Amino acid sequence: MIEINHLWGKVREANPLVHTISNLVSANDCANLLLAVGASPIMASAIQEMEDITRISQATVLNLGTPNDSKYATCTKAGVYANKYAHPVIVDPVGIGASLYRKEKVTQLLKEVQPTIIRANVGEVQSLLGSKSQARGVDSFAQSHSDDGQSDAVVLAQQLDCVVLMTGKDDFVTNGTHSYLIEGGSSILTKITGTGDMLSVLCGALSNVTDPLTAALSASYSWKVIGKLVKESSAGLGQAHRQLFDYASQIEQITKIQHTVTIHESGGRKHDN
Ligand SMILES: Nc1ncnc2c1ncn2[C@@H]1O[C@H](COP(=O)(O)OP(=O)(O)OP(=O)(O)O)[C@@H](O)[C@H]1O
Ligand SMILES: Cc1ncsc1CCO
Repeated sequence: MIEINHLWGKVREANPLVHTISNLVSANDCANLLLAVGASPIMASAIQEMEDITRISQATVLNLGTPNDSKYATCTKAGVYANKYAHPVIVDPVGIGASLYRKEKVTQLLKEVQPTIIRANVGEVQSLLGSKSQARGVDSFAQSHSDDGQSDAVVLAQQLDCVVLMTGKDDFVTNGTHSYLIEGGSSILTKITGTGDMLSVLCGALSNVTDPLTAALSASYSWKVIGKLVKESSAGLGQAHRQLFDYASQIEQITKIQHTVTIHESGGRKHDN
């Protein structure tokens, strides 16, 4: 059993600087979430400073939402330096299936940058793989079957030699060999924009204190637990949005307690955390 609360304790102790190239929609939420869990955010965007910023950071999150040529160039440079300095790179290919432009640019970026973790919804995983595209803008599709896209995620992890965290009603985490299903949480997270982006920065914070598979699994579990707690205690979406940060600031205590969110080894037995 992974002691997820201990990992969050390590994050607070290490206070990693997480360089996040975010998007125009969720930048502020991503920065505040990193602070809430005890990491430090830096959101740089000028290509000229990518080497310096990457050198002083402990993890890099490349969120490819609200893209343009300059952003892709900046993300590629940050990713290349993160690989050079051997620190984790989280790639969030926001809405990759929404346009041919994104598809070509993200494909090119992934030829130059070795990702550590790809965090994407089902449609984005399938677009990355070039299989049946289910993208509709930047958001998750409602999943009719909980195993949707799982084999695609496994192939993607094998092809890119990284961990894939595929989100939706159930999350699926795989390194191409070992796979896990994380069940539970609340669909309220789909009513607040950028909750996938926020999960990606949690992966960045955790990947500094543990291996990529454990980081993705722990981030997925923790965010689903927070989604569930927020659903149970908020009166509406405004309050729910704020409560994401309130619960995140107590993440060690929250993940110490047993919740209805479960982790199953794919094809294996159920773990209660
Ligand atoms: N139907 C659902 N029920 C419960 N949780 C869900 C559901 N759909 C998504 N989630 C959760 O919402 C969070 C964000 O995942 P989602 O797949 O919506 O990301 P996304 O589409 O990239 O989001 P965004 O573009 O808003 O950042 C994850 O923690 C995921 O587990
Ligand atoms: C709504 C939206 N549009 C571009 S990025 C974003 C936030 C979810 O990634």
